[in-house]
Amino acid sequence: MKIAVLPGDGIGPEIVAEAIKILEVLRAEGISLELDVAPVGGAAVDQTGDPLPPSTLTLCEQADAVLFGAIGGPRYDTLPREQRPERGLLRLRKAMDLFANLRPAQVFPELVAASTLRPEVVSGLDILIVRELTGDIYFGEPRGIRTNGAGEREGFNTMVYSESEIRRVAHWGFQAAMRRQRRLCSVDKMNVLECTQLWRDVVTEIAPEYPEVTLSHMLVDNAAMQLVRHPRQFDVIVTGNLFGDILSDEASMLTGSIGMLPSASLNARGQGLYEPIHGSAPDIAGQGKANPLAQILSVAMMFRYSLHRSDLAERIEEAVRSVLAQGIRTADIAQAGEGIVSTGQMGDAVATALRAH
Ligand SMILES: NC(=O)c1ccc[n+]([C@@H]2O[C@H](COP(=O)([O-])OP(=O)(O)OC[C@H]3O[C@@H](n4cnc5c(N)ncnc54)[C@H](O)[C@@H]3O)[C@@H](O)[C@H]2O)c1
Ligand SMILES: CC(C)[C@H](C(=O)O)[C@@H](O)C(=O)O
Ligand SMILES: [Mg+2]
Repeated sequence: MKIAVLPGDGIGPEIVAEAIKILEVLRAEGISLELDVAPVGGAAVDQTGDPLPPSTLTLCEQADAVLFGAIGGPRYDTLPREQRPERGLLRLRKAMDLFANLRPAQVFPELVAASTLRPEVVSGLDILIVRELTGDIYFGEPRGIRTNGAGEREGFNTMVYSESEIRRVAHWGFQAAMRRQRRLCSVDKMNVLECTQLWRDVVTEIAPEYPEVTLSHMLVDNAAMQLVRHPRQFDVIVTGNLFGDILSDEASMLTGSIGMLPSASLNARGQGLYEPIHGSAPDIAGQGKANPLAQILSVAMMFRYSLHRSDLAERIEEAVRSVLAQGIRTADIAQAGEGIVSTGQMGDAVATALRAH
């Protein structure tokens, strides 16, 4: 199994190092894993001037899966847009056609107390956000900053979805719901935006193909509110790129920390890119404070979706569970009075638990 490893910037390399400890445990058991590390984001800009060098893209295209850390940082925010770290990630998602982004928000029982919501609201929570990842206002043209007729600058972007783009990710949402509680909530803003009126129309059109799934629709502002009011009403949420980006950060806090949420970004060929949903966290980079569990849980998703080893995915998730049950906490998930471990200690603890299971 060939894995392209792209650590990136900020806490990216720190948490990827912990994910590699997990892969090393499995390698020691005889599982054949080839890891090829390549630069992306700001690290690649520093080396080559390009946030996604051609050699990195080729490596990813030829791999069975991509393990991605995080990219970005204030140092790069004033560069021309094409040279910014974020463009490297967006170009990689687009080039590999990774349109289906799965972001599961599950609350580990041991972390119910770490949630910002009351235990009775989040206990047992298990939501899957299916975020469209290669369309929407992220990629729509025209875009830019121009001078308007009044001689002042105006910024503009284009929210655009073709029906085929909506259809393929909606199928993903319905099929995921079939494997779960069979409830799909499609989130849009059809009361204002034509683009998302089409979204609602297309999702509604394909619903008859899934008679066992209960489909509902919700406007995104209400969805943001409902996620903190009564999150367990949701099973699978399917939504566009921008709304999915925002709602998944919100949903992460229900689980205790953004440092807990992994993701899988999949194309129709079964290739996948696996990354935490959070960013490079410049405020804590280099301090050993980052929670590596989102990255480690992304490794579990990689075994489930691209490497066809659900057994290994479950073992990794079980190892995380057992570490949390032992009370081992990084700062972001610790309660007052609980001891705090470093990024490296958390990774070591999961590796030890994995060896034992
Ligand atoms: N996929 C990605 O690589 C990705 C995702 C989001 C943001 N970004 C980039 O990251 C940079 C910083 O963005 P931001 O600050 O808005 O978002 P962020 O997700 O990096 O950080 C937000 C907050 O969450 C905390 N946090 C994030 N991950 C954590 C972890 N694993 N453990 C503990 N705490 C964690 C950070 O310390 C920070 O306080 C920007 O350049 C942005 O473009 C990259
Ligand atoms: C860094 C940025 C381009 C990215 C996004 O908006 O998709 C990030 O926020 C994410 O959630 O993966
Ligand atoms: Mg985001």
